[in-house]
Amino acid sequence: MTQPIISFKNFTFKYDSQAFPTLKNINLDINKGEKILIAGPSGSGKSTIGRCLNGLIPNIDTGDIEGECLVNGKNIQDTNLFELSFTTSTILQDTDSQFIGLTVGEDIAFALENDCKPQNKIRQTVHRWADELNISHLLKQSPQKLSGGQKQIVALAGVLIDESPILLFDEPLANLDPASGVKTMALIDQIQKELNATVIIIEHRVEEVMRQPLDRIILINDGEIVADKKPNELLHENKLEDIGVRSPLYVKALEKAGIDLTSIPDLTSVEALPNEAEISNKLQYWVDHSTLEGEKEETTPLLELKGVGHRYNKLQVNPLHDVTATINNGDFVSIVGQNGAGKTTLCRIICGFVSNQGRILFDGDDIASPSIKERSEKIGYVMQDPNQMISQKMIFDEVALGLRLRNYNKEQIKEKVYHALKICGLYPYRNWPISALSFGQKKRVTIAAILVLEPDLLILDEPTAGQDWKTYTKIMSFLKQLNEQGKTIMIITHDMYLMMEYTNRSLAFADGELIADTLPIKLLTEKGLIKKAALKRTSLYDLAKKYQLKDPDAFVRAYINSERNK
Ligand SMILES: Nc1ncnc2c1ncn2[C@@H]1O[C@H](COP(=O)(O)OP(=O)(O)OP(=O)(O)O)[C@@H](O)[C@H]1O
Ligand SMILES: Nc1ncnc2c1ncn2[C@@H]1O[C@H](COP(=O)(O)OP(=O)(O)OP(=O)(O)O)[C@@H](O)[C@H]1O
Repeated sequence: MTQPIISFKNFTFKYDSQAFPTLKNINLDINKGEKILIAGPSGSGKSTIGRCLNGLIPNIDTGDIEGECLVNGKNIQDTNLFELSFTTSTILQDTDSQFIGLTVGEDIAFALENDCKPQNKIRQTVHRWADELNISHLLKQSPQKLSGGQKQIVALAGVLIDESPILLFDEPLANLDPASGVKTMALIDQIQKELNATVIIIEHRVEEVMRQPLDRIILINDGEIVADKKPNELLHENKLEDIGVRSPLYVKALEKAGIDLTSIPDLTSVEALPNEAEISNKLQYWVDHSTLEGEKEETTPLLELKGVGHRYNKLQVNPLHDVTATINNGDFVSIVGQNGAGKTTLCRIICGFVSNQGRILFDGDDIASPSIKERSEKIGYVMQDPNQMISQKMIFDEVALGLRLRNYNKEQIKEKVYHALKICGLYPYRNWPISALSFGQKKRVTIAAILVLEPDLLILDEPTAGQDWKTYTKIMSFLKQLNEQGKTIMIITHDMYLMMEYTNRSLAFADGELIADTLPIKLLTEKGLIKKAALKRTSLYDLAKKYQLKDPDAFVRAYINSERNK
């Protein structure tokens, strides 16, 4: 038998700043050429496992180790970061901390320069990958100035190019538009086959990762391995959601329609499901007996955008321009579309962080005159990258900051902060320093810090990216509740299901333009729009098509309705 390329034996790890171990008695062997998904709730220790593989533990993140972890035959306690960099290539969850080059091109080339490859070979390889990933036009740009999704793709290029035996992807899909997500998974698969690399993917979006074959899924909960199984086996057990991991939508739909999952041999994709009339009949029966909700009525305008746009610099290709739309009081609007299309820029304009070529009215008044601080009383903005928002050391202080600036008294502050922390699942950590939180947990701190201020208009830039299923549901239910109480919410998201279940209207962007302002479900009925805005239909639609249901959109709406009314 061949030696596993990664081997954890009775491995326990405690960060120096923690009282208890984060990883507990991990026993895990991964063979050369395997493709593994690590999933589990936020804060369960997934990234910590990743940090052992790339040497950040114990070289940078120090702590106590019991047992052993061997990577490519070497004990991580006896290996330095530089040595491990030839074995493990990593895309970090926090891509900002990963960029080294002054330009995107330099950054992608870095790994090859490190390996002392000749210049012309480096240039050729960089261009090949930039072409493949549609980022050639960004090669001369500074990585810091890219959109969230563009950063993710550049980081991905850096890993794919590296040809290391172990490729580690920590939430590679978190900021990608749906079409890029599909493409990324296919590319990872292709690279793995070309290089016979060992691929480890840490992701909350299990369904998306499963679009390509996987050897095993490892589920982590509270620092322990709770399952190590083939995807099909795990789906048949149907216990993913018990530990806060979202099950594929099509599997949940089959269940809702009363179909016995154990009777289906292969659950790993819609294509693999059997072509049986009985399944089709049960699904159709289920739609026919579902009620469909009506559309939300229009109310008075809250935010009127008139010819809004911004150009960062003269070289910018397709800057955001001429956005005209009206957001009404009580709307729950999703802002969707291609990476780099200008979604975040729109929100920055609304908040007054960058200049505007057009006009914006808020409640009928031009918002050009009030200061950013005055605007922030009415408009709350949760940014995409939590590290750009956090200014305090302790969690409580970060969430309390806005209330303190607004002169609330101590008791009121405590009550409001605790309430917001509970909603965001952070109450147990209320006295912790922010530095000891996982990325997903940090993101929730920034959401809590805005929720606590109860603004009239709440703008959230991908609040659920990188969140586990339980937290996702908690955050979204709370936003829904706020919306039902009359708050207007705008949410940037790449999650097509979120868009359909929670929002009543969608603005779709591509290449700096607003290309659609419509009902979420309608957005996904037009092929042209889907392609242009880099969207994707959910697997619910694919399921309805496969079983030739009369009206696939009605099936999707019926599913969403049943979830809304749960
Ligand atoms: N640098 C650190 N110092 C101290 N403790 C840490 C550090 N990083 C993580 N932890 C602890 O380890 C736990 C697990 O963190 P990890 O980043 O491995 O979680 P995760 O499963 O990847 O979560 P997420 O899905 O939210 O990214 C955290 O809740 C925290 O208690
Ligand atoms: N500070 C900046 N300087 C120069 N160009 C920038 C800056 N910030 C963003 N851009 C560019 O503006 C365009 C729009 O970026 P924006 O962040 O608004 O996109 P987005 O639609 O939110 O993308 P994503 O879905 O990837 O988050 C991108 O091409 C990006 O490279």
